[in-house]
Amino acid sequence: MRKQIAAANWKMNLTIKQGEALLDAIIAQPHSLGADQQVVFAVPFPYLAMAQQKVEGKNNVFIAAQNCYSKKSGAYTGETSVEMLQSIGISVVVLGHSERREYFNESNQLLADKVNICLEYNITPIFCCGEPLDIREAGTQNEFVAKQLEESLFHLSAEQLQKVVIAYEPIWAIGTGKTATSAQAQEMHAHLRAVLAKQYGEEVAANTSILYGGSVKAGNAKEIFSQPDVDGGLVGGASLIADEFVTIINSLK
Ligand SMILES: O=C(CO)COP(=O)(O)O
Repeated sequence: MRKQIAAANWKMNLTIKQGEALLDAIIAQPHSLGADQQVVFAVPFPYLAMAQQKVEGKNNVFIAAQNCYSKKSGAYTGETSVEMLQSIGISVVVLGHSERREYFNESNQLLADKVNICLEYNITPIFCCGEPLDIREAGTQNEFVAKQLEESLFHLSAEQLQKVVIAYEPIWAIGTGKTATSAQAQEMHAHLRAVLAKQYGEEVAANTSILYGGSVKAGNAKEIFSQPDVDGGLVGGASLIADEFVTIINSLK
């Protein structure tokens, strides 16, 4: 069975004190995570070690980096390798967030390289995809998002692909308060699963977790997560508020 995942993306927010307090408040809540449910916190780099220590020994709770570099090591000032992440116990990395694609020019090819190095080090990539507003308005979002998957993931073997989590985040819904309707989310998720099935077969497609991201909050999480092809969410703003994110975790199916 594919995993149902509530993933927090703190982006570039919070001081370490605020981050610690937020994690403490969320972890203190009694969650009864099922074997197929996971919680992920993608925190800023300087907080990874602190966060990792806090969740040590907690079942199905993981700390993620928000990015990594595509090279193993070397003279790449300011970058972070997957080996470094692995060496502090990190096993999940968010890749290809639309903010990184837009502000840091991350291309599908660069992301293919980043996916490769993550898998080489047994790190789970949460691979983000999603269309901007003009593509949605032109009605070509299905082709646009399929291409992101094809160019960054479809060189992988079926065995490798099964280690990747996909997050569909329509750019027009990120931080705008404008959520895709649950029907829009389901439609795209079903499309992505069909694209995966065509390339890798039904079983691989059925086993791949596809998260929805874009203005998920306590008030809409249950409705969105209840869609058959939506396997949880990647949450920005609402993940910075303990009560909101706890409700989102409890909305996993
Ligand atoms: O980009 C997102 C998560 O990665 C979504 O952000 P918001 O939940 O703030 O819309």
